[in-house]
Amino acid sequence: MITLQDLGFTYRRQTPVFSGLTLTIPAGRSVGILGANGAGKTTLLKLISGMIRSTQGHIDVLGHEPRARQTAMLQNLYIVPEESDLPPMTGHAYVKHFSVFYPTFKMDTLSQMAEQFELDLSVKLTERSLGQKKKFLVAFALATHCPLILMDEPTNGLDIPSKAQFRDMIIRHQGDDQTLLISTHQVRDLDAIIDSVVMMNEEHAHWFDLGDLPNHISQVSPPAEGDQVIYRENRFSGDVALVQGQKETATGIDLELLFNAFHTRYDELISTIEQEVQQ
Ligand SMILES: Nc1ncnc2c1ncn2[C@@H]1O[C@H](COP(=O)(O)OP(=O)(O)OP(=O)(O)O)[C@@H](O)[C@H]1O
Repeated sequence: MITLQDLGFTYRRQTPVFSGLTLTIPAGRSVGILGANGAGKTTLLKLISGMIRSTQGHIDVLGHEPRARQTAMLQNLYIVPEESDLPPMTGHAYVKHFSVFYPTFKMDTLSQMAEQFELDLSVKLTERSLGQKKKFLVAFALATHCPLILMDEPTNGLDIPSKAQFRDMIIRHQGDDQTLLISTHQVRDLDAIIDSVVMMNEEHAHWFDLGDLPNHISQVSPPAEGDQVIYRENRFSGDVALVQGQKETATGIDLELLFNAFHTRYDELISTIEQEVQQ
Protein backbone atom coordinates (compact mmCIF):
# COMPACT_ATOMS: atom_id res chain seq x y z
CA MET A 1 0.00 0.00 0.00
CA ILE A 2 2.95 2.36 0.67
CA THR A 3 6.35 1.65 -0.81
CA LEU A 4 9.44 3.81 -0.80
CA GLN A 5 12.26 2.85 -3.14
CA ASP A 6 15.67 4.44 -2.65
CA LEU A 7 13.96 7.60 -1.41
CA GLY A 8 15.94 10.74 -0.76
CA PHE A 9 14.98 14.24 0.22
CA THR A 10 16.93 17.47 0.68
CA TYR A 11 15.43 20.84 1.61
CA ARG A 12 16.78 23.69 -0.47
CA ARG A 13 20.46 24.41 0.25
CA GLN A 14 20.51 21.95 3.15
CA THR A 15 22.21 18.62 3.78
CA PRO A 16 19.98 15.64 2.89
CA VAL A 17 17.35 14.72 5.50
CA PHE A 18 17.67 11.14 4.28
CA SER A 19 18.86 9.26 1.26
CA GLY A 20 18.27 5.76 -0.04
CA LEU A 21 15.31 4.84 2.20
CA THR A 22 13.53 1.68 1.12
CA LEU A 23 10.41 0.63 2.98
CA THR A 24 7.09 -1.18 2.55
CA ILE A 25 4.09 -0.56 4.81
CA PRO A 26 1.17 -2.97 4.32
CA ALA A 27 -2.44 -1.82 4.21
CA GLY A 28 -4.88 -1.93 7.11
CA ARG A 29 -2.30 -1.42 9.85
CA SER A 30 -1.90 1.13 12.66
CA VAL A 31 1.67 2.27 12.43
CA GLY A 32 3.67 4.45 14.81
CA ILE A 33 6.51 6.35 13.12
CA LEU A 34 9.42 6.69 15.52
CA GLY A 35 12.61 8.63 15.03
CA ALA A 36 14.81 11.06 16.91
CA ASN A 37 14.18 14.82 16.66
CA GLY A 38 14.98 15.89 13.12
CA ALA A 39 15.06 12.31 11.79
CA GLY A 40 12.54 13.30 9.14
CA LYS A 41 9.17 11.99 10.40
CA THR A 42 7.26 15.11 9.32
CA THR A 43 9.18 15.20 6.04
CA LEU A 44 8.25 11.56 5.38
CA LEU A 45 4.52 12.22 6.02
CA LYS A 46 4.66 15.25 3.70
CA LEU A 47 6.32 13.17 0.97
CA ILE A 48 3.73 10.40 1.32
CA SER A 49 0.89 12.92 1.07
CA GLY A 50 2.48 14.71 -1.90
CA MET A 51 2.83 18.02 -0.02
CA ILE A 52 6.52 18.01 -1.00
CA ARG A 53 8.37 16.17 -3.75
CA SER A 54 11.18 13.70 -3.28
CA THR A 55 14.57 14.64 -4.68
CA GLN A 56 15.53 10.99 -5.31
CA GLY A 57 13.83 7.62 -5.72
CA HIS A 58 10.17 6.59 -5.93
CA ILE A 59 7.12 6.49 -3.70
CA ASP A 60 3.92 4.58 -4.33
CA VAL A 61 0.87 5.42 -2.22
CA LEU A 62 -2.42 3.63 -2.90
CA GLY A 63 -1.13 2.89 -6.40
CA HIS A 64 -0.21 6.52 -7.11
CA GLU A 65 2.92 8.62 -7.27
CA PRO A 66 2.14 11.29 -4.61
CA ARG A 67 3.99 14.10 -6.40
CA ALA A 68 1.31 13.97 -9.14
CA ARG A 69 -1.34 14.85 -6.52
CA GLN A 70 -4.03 13.11 -8.53
CA THR A 71 -7.59 13.45 -7.28
CA ALA A 72 -7.87 9.67 -7.05
CA MET A 73 -5.12 9.72 -4.40
CA LEU A 74 -6.01 12.95 -2.61
CA GLN A 75 -9.61 11.93 -1.98
CA ASN A 76 -8.40 8.72 -0.31
CA LEU A 77 -5.88 10.28 2.04
CA TYR A 78 -6.19 12.73 4.93
CA ILE A 79 -3.33 14.31 6.86
CA VAL A 80 -3.63 15.84 10.33
CA PRO A 81 -0.62 18.18 10.51
CA GLU A 82 1.34 18.85 13.70
CA GLU A 83 0.35 22.50 13.64
CA SER A 84 -2.45 23.80 11.53
CA ASP A 85 -3.90 27.21 10.90
CA LEU A 86 -7.56 26.36 10.86
CA PRO A 87 -9.81 28.85 9.06
CA PRO A 88 -11.98 31.23 11.13
CA MET A 89 -15.15 29.19 10.65
CA THR A 90 -17.27 26.93 12.84
CA GLY A 91 -16.85 23.16 12.91
CA HIS A 92 -20.12 22.84 10.97
CA ALA A 93 -18.92 25.26 8.26
CA TYR A 94 -15.58 23.45 8.04
CA VAL A 95 -17.36 20.14 7.52
CA LYS A 96 -19.63 21.67 4.88
CA HIS A 97 -16.67 23.13 2.95
CA PHE A 98 -14.16 20.29 3.20
CA SER A 99 -16.14 17.05 3.46
CA VAL A 100 -17.07 17.33 -0.24
CA PHE A 101 -13.49 16.41 -1.18
CA TYR A 102 -13.90 12.98 0.42
CA PRO A 103 -16.51 10.76 -1.25
CA THR A 104 -16.52 8.34 1.70
CA PHE A 105 -17.08 11.06 4.35
CA LYS A 106 -19.85 10.13 6.82
CA MET A 107 -21.55 12.86 8.83
CA ASP A 108 -22.92 10.18 11.17
CA THR A 109 -19.41 9.22 12.23
CA LEU A 110 -18.51 12.84 12.94
CA SER A 111 -21.74 13.46 14.88
CA GLN A 112 -21.14 10.36 17.01
CA MET A 113 -17.62 11.51 17.82
CA ALA A 114 -18.77 15.07 18.52
CA GLU A 115 -21.19 13.65 21.08
CA GLN A 116 -18.78 11.12 22.59
CA PHE A 117 -15.91 13.58 22.87
CA GLU A 118 -17.80 16.79 23.59
CA LEU A 119 -16.80 18.61 20.42
CA ASP A 120 -19.00 21.66 19.92
CA LEU A 121 -19.25 22.09 16.13
CA SER A 122 -21.02 25.43 16.44
CA VAL A 123 -17.97 27.23 17.83
CA LYS A 124 -15.38 28.95 15.60
CA LEU A 125 -12.34 26.71 15.23
CA THR A 126 -9.97 29.65 15.77
CA GLU A 127 -11.55 30.16 19.19
CA ARG A 128 -10.74 26.62 20.35
CA SER A 129 -7.68 25.52 22.34
CA LEU A 130 -4.87 23.57 20.65
CA GLY A 131 -6.17 20.30 22.14
CA GLN A 132 -9.76 21.00 21.02
CA LYS A 133 -8.57 21.82 17.50
CA LYS A 134 -6.58 18.58 17.36
CA LYS A 135 -9.52 16.51 18.56
CA PHE A 136 -11.72 18.12 15.92
CA LEU A 137 -9.22 17.34 13.15
CA VAL A 138 -8.75 13.74 14.31
CA ALA A 139 -12.55 13.31 14.35
CA PHE A 140 -12.82 14.85 10.87
CA ALA A 141 -10.00 12.58 9.63
CA LEU A 142 -11.74 9.43 10.91
CA ALA A 143 -15.09 10.62 9.53
CA THR A 144 -13.59 10.83 6.01
CA HIS A 145 -13.22 7.00 6.12
CA CYS A 146 -10.21 7.48 3.83
CA PRO A 147 -8.14 4.30 3.38
CA LEU A 148 -5.06 6.22 4.54
CA ILE A 149 -4.86 8.67 7.43
CA LEU A 150 -1.62 10.38 8.40
CA MET A 151 -1.22 12.12 11.75
CA ASP A 152 1.81 14.16 12.75
CA GLU A 153 2.39 14.18 16.52
CA PRO A 154 -1.37 14.12 17.25
CA THR A 155 -0.92 13.81 21.01
CA ASN A 156 1.33 16.88 21.36
CA GLY A 157 -0.48 19.48 23.39
CA LEU A 158 -3.15 17.05 24.64
CA ASP A 159 -3.72 16.74 28.39
CA ILE A 160 -3.95 13.30 30.02
CA PRO A 161 -7.75 12.84 29.67
CA SER A 162 -7.56 14.09 26.07
CA LYS A 163 -4.83 11.56 25.24
CA ALA A 164 -7.14 8.82 26.52
CA GLN A 165 -9.99 10.28 24.41
CA PHE A 166 -7.72 10.34 21.37
CA ARG A 167 -6.94 6.63 21.80
CA ASP A 168 -10.60 5.90 22.37
CA MET A 169 -11.61 7.74 19.18
CA ILE A 170 -9.23 5.60 17.16
CA ILE A 171 -10.16 2.32 18.83
CA ARG A 172 -13.86 2.95 18.24
CA HIS A 173 -13.76 4.50 14.80
CA GLN A 174 -10.79 3.15 12.83
CA GLY A 175 -12.11 1.04 9.94
CA ASP A 176 -10.82 -2.53 9.46
CA ASP A 177 -9.04 -1.79 6.22
CA GLN A 178 -7.97 1.72 7.12
CA THR A 179 -4.24 2.42 7.49
CA LEU A 180 -3.10 4.92 10.12
CA LEU A 181 0.40 6.38 10.11
CA ILE A 182 1.09 8.31 13.29
CA SER A 183 4.38 10.05 13.97
CA THR A 184 5.28 10.46 17.61
CA HIS A 185 7.92 10.85 20.30
CA GLN A 186 5.46 9.63 22.88
CA VAL A 187 5.40 5.91 22.22
CA ARG A 188 3.36 5.30 25.37
CA ASP A 189 0.55 7.50 24.06
CA LEU A 190 0.12 5.07 21.19
CA ASP A 191 0.75 1.77 22.95
CA ALA A 192 -2.87 0.67 22.88
CA ILE A 193 -3.52 1.57 19.25
CA ILE A 194 -0.49 0.68 17.15
CA ASP A 195 0.20 -2.83 15.86
CA SER A 196 3.47 -1.96 14.15
CA VAL A 197 6.16 0.72 13.98
CA VAL A 198 8.38 2.33 11.41
CA MET A 199 11.72 3.27 12.90
CA MET A 200 13.78 5.74 10.94
CA ASN A 201 16.98 7.73 10.85
CA GLU A 202 18.86 9.45 8.03
CA GLU A 203 20.13 6.13 6.63
CA HIS A 204 17.43 3.57 7.26
CA ALA A 205 13.73 3.03 7.72
CA HIS A 206 12.20 -0.29 8.71
CA TRP A 207 8.67 -1.51 9.38
CA PHE A 208 8.39 -3.85 12.40
CA ASP A 209 5.26 -5.94 12.94
CA LEU A 210 4.95 -5.87 16.74
CA GLY A 211 2.75 -8.98 16.78
CA ASP A 212 5.19 -11.06 14.77
CA LEU A 213 8.49 -9.72 16.13
CA PRO A 214 8.55 -11.94 19.28
CA ASN A 215 8.56 -15.00 16.97
CA HIS A 216 11.99 -13.93 15.78
CA ILE A 217 13.73 -12.04 18.57
CA SER A 218 13.27 -11.93 22.35
CA GLN A 219 13.92 -9.47 25.11
CA VAL A 220 15.58 -11.18 28.07
CA SER A 221 17.03 -9.98 31.33
CA PRO A 222 19.73 -11.07 31.80
CA PRO A 223 20.77 -12.93 28.63
CA ALA A 224 21.81 -16.54 29.22
CA GLU A 225 25.05 -18.13 28.15
CA GLY A 226 24.83 -19.17 24.53
CA ASP A 227 22.19 -16.54 23.66
CA GLN A 228 22.93 -14.76 20.38
CA VAL A 229 22.87 -11.20 21.69
CA ILE A 230 21.94 -8.55 19.13
CA TYR A 231 21.93 -5.62 21.52
CA ARG A 232 22.49 -5.24 25.25
CA GLU A 233 21.95 -2.45 27.78
CA ASN A 234 23.13 -2.24 31.32
CA ARG A 235 20.17 -0.73 33.14
CA PHE A 236 19.71 0.17 36.79
CA SER A 237 17.42 -2.88 37.07
CA GLY A 238 20.06 -5.16 35.48
CA ASP A 239 21.33 -6.36 32.14
CA VAL A 240 18.68 -6.43 29.43
CA ALA A 241 19.20 -7.69 25.89
CA LEU A 242 17.56 -8.44 22.57
CA VAL A 243 18.55 -11.91 21.48
CA GLN A 244 17.91 -14.12 18.48
CA GLY A 245 14.93 -16.50 18.47
CA GLN A 246 12.05 -17.26 20.85
CA LYS A 247 13.03 -17.67 24.50
CA GLU A 248 10.96 -19.03 27.35
CA THR A 249 12.23 -16.30 29.67
CA ALA A 250 11.30 -13.51 27.25
CA THR A 251 9.41 -10.45 28.43
CA GLY A 252 7.51 -8.19 26.02
CA ILE A 253 9.77 -6.24 23.67
CA ASP A 254 10.25 -2.75 24.95
CA LEU A 255 10.11 -0.23 22.07
CA GLU A 256 12.81 1.89 23.65
CA LEU A 257 15.22 -1.07 23.61
CA LEU A 258 14.25 -1.90 20.02
CA PHE A 259 14.76 1.75 19.06
CA ASN A 260 18.26 1.80 20.58
CA ALA A 261 19.09 -1.49 18.84
CA PHE A 262 17.83 -0.05 15.55
CA HIS A 263 20.17 2.94 15.92
CA THR A 264 23.29 1.18 17.05
CA ARG A 265 23.02 -2.37 15.65
CA TYR A 266 20.92 -1.91 12.53
CA ASP A 267 22.66 -4.53 10.39
CA GLU A 268 22.71 -7.20 13.12
CA LEU A 269 19.07 -6.54 14.06
CA ILE A 270 17.67 -6.69 10.54
CA SER A 271 19.78 -9.61 9.38
CA THR A 272 18.83 -11.63 12.49
CA ILE A 273 15.12 -10.99 11.92
CA GLU A 274 15.42 -11.86 8.21
CA GLN A 275 17.36 -15.02 9.00
CA GLU A 276 14.70 -16.09 11.52
CA VAL A 277 11.84 -15.30 9.11
CA GLN A 278 13.41 -17.57 6.48
CA GLN A 279 13.64 -20.53 8.92
N1 LIG B 1 11.20 23.85 5.63
C1 LIG B 1 12.42 23.38 5.94
N2 LIG B 1 13.53 23.94 5.40
C2 LIG B 1 14.76 23.46 5.67
N3 LIG B 1 15.01 22.43 6.52
C3 LIG B 1 13.94 21.85 7.09
C4 LIG B 1 12.60 22.29 6.85
N4 LIG B 1 11.74 21.50 7.57
C5 LIG B 1 12.53 20.62 8.24
N5 LIG B 1 13.83 20.82 7.96
C6 LIG B 1 14.97 20.03 8.46
O1 LIG B 1 14.79 18.70 8.02
C7 LIG B 1 15.13 17.78 9.04
C8 LIG B 1 13.95 16.84 9.32
O2 LIG B 1 12.88 17.60 9.86
P1 LIG B 1 11.48 16.94 10.25
O3 LIG B 1 10.61 18.03 10.76
O4 LIG B 1 11.00 16.13 9.13
O5 LIG B 1 11.94 15.98 11.43
P2 LIG B 1 11.05 15.26 12.57
O6 LIG B 1 11.59 13.86 12.68
O7 LIG B 1 9.61 15.40 12.26
O8 LIG B 1 11.47 16.14 13.81
P3 LIG B 1 10.74 16.37 15.22
O9 LIG B 1 10.74 15.05 15.90
O10 LIG B 1 11.66 17.34 15.89
O11 LIG B 1 9.37 16.91 14.93
C9 LIG B 1 15.57 18.60 10.24
O12 LIG B 1 16.96 18.66 10.24
C10 LIG B 1 14.98 19.97 9.97
O13 LIG B 1 15.81 20.97 10.49
